[in-house]
Amino acid sequence: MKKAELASQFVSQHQQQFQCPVCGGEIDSVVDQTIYCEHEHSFDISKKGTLFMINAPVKTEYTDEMLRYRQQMLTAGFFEPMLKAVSVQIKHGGLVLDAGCGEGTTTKWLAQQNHNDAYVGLDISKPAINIAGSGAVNAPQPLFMVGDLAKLPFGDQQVTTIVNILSPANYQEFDRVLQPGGKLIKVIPNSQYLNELRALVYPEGEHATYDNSPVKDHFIAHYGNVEFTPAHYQFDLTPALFKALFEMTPLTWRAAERKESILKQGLTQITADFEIGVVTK
Ligand SMILES: C[S@@+](CC[C@H](N)C(=O)[O-])C[C@H]1O[C@@H](n2cnc3c(N)ncnc32)[C@H](O)[C@@H]1O
Ligand SMILES: [Zn+2]
Repeated sequence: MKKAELASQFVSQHQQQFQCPVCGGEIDSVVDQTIYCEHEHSFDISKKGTLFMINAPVKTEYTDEMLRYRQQMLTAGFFEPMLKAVSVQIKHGGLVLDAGCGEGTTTKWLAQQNHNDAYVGLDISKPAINIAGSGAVNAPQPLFMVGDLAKLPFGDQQVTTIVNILSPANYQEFDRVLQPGGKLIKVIPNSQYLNELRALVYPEGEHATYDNSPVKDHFIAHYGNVEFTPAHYQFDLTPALFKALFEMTPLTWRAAERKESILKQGLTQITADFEIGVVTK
């Protein structure tokens, strides 16, 4: 089956769980590759099987080029140990939303581990969702959509698990769409995340570590009881992967004029350091 047909089938099967991002109305029908809400707002499924479920496009700091380098780094397995720890937390048998999925490697990886769940990857960046929808389809195909996590195209209490990896969150909206007993799994970078790269970019030592406390404090302030698990490991780099790492993050922008010498210097390993916070609604 073609990607667009798979996506159309996905929406039909989960029609009751979606809602119109324009008016909040129910999804009324899926005809061929177009979705209609009860108030006649319509959304076309692209050839890649992606959806545009947002009022107006939003430009983000991630360029197409950065997203492709990020995809290279992630498909090489940079996030895999962290994703394994996320995967074991997923509540099965329902809809899993990867909120702020970027170029989609995380959503695809999680879907591969859990064939009985339905995966939706949502990101506000159109170039990111374009990349997510490209390439070979490995069943089960996640549904990728351009959308705003502050106005999710899901009805109340329709999502079983929300995964939120290194992305902004909207806890009111997450609470609205999560089923009772549903889970929110939020991955926050910890202080040593990319520290070898930080040391190269900030040779004076400023910002050599990352302070995650504002994000973590906001998370805890909303939910109170959050269970955190650390994921800390080293990932081996080839010169090509080091270049991908350098190019995928806005962190290195301030060292743009030293780029060539930093690339020459290189790194053979990079630290991944995350905290995985889990909340059950
Ligand atoms: C650091 S990236 C992480 C992407 C992916 N989860 C990963 O780990 O590779 C943050 C992502 O959040 C997305 N984002 C920012 N604001 C958003 C919003 N309001 N709704 C949906 N996505 C958003 C950005 O477009 C970007 O892709
Ligand atoms: Zn509508």
